[in-house]
Amino acid sequence: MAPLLTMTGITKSFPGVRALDGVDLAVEAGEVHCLLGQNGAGKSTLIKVLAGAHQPDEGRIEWREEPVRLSNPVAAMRLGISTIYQELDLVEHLSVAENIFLGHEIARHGLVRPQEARHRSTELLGRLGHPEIDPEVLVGRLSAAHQQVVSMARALSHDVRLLVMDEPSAALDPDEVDNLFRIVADLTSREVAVVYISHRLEEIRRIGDRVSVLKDGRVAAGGLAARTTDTKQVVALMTGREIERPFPPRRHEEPAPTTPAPGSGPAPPPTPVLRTEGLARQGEFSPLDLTLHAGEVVGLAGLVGSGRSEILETVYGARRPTAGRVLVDGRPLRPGSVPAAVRAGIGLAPEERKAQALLMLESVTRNVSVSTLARFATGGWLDRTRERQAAHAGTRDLSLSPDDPDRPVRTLSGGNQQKVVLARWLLRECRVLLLDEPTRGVDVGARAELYALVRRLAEEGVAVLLVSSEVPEVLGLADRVLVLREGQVVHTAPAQELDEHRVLDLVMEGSASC
Ligand SMILES: Nc1ncnc2c1ncn2[C@@H]1O[C@H](COP(=O)(O)OP(=O)(O)OP(=O)(O)O)[C@@H](O)[C@H]1O
Repeated sequence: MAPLLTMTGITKSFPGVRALDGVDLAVEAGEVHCLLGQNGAGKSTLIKVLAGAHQPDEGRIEWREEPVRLSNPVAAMRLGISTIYQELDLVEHLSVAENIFLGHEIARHGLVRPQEARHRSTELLGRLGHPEIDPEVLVGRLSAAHQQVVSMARALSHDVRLLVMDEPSAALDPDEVDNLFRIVADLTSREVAVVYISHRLEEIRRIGDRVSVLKDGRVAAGGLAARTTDTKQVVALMTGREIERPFPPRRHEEPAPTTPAPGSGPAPPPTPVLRTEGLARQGEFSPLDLTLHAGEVVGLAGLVGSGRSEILETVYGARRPTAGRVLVDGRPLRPGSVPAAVRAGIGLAPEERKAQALLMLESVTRNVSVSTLARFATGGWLDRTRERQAAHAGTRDLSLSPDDPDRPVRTLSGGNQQKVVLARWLLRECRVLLLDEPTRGVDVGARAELYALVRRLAEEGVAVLLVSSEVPEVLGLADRVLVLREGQVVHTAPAQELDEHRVLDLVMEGSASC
């Protein structure tokens, strides 16, 4: 079959980086073509060329075997190419319907017809399995998952022939991922082609037809059959090395007991580094008694909205509890005070890294060192060499690419930005580290490095509280798992006593009826 799209010899450079170096890609109608590669490999740049958002320096693009120039997003849209980006480009203060038809408003005789736009939006949202989303509500009031549905509705509001999705499943719960895959299957059955980017390799086999692997701006392998390609082989193509086991072994299952002094009877249990007593926020999570010992990794598993991120933010002081308290080393913290939490040695790597954590115009070094600057000051002067060396050591551990501490963070790929946030908290040498979705957008090689680092920190005595939507990650990394449903802990067990199915059953129980 003749390809729908052929890209040949696509090259694109930014100052100091050749993001694409002679990329060839062919996509057929009705297929799901997965695009894999490490952070910074060039995936987003390639799809921006395809969307008309970047102009290639060299190369040729054919659409149904005819040469085309995608000189702007409208040109791409006219051919039927729609893109859903990693960072959704919705306008929060406009309604759902306004967002869906933004830029191609439904008009007759020059008059915009909002009623028809609302009607068509309802139809599209229904087709996407979400008839409950109100076309008149402001987009800023929707959950991340619903915002993504709106993005998808916008993409489908055109006559789409090729849909590009950049990590669409990253913020979704398992049942929403199933819905996403159902939509993809429906599109491909109507001969729409889908280019699908994901760092979750198990997804590729579920929905992919073919896989192309990018490495350092080049195609390391093109058009492999998705269902028969071995994951190990793909990882080796992406990273240039084999990753035998992603999760490092646990050193211990229980916190180390203290040695009793001779004749003193049984030892008192070690004081937990972190304790919450009846900690609660009305409408978000019910009273929580949690203990976290030095060297322990505790995972919180639950759906979006189960209260998992709110718990981390309340422990960190960014939200004020409506009841209960947080104690570090047995001493209560001032409620709702981030400075108090930070002074006590608590650090939070938040989920929304762009909005909450990054100084986009500043360098990698400053972003990493920002919360530890005092450490690099001597006599009122900032020792920039020491600051730079410390930041560089942290980011090198996570294989930042490009490995350049002076680069502005805004020029890094999404996954590399995430590594910068993590490096910041690792540099702070926290006693309690709160990690919210630490591997979102992070590639498979860097994930393994991050897991090893978390385990190493735990062995050095750091207590880690981890939130992740990826159940295998919680089970692989945590010693103990708390399963949350609707703001309540419904189950607690050592990670080794649980498996993925059991956790999914526990988090989803009853949610089907909602
Ligand atoms: N506007 C820009 N200015 C400078 N460099 C850029 C710009 N956009 C991308 N780059 C660089 O181009 C390279 C490819 O980045 P790209 O975003 O395409 O990677 P990616 O494969 O999508 O990564 P990720 O999985 O992290 O999203 C990276 O080295 C990145 O730092």
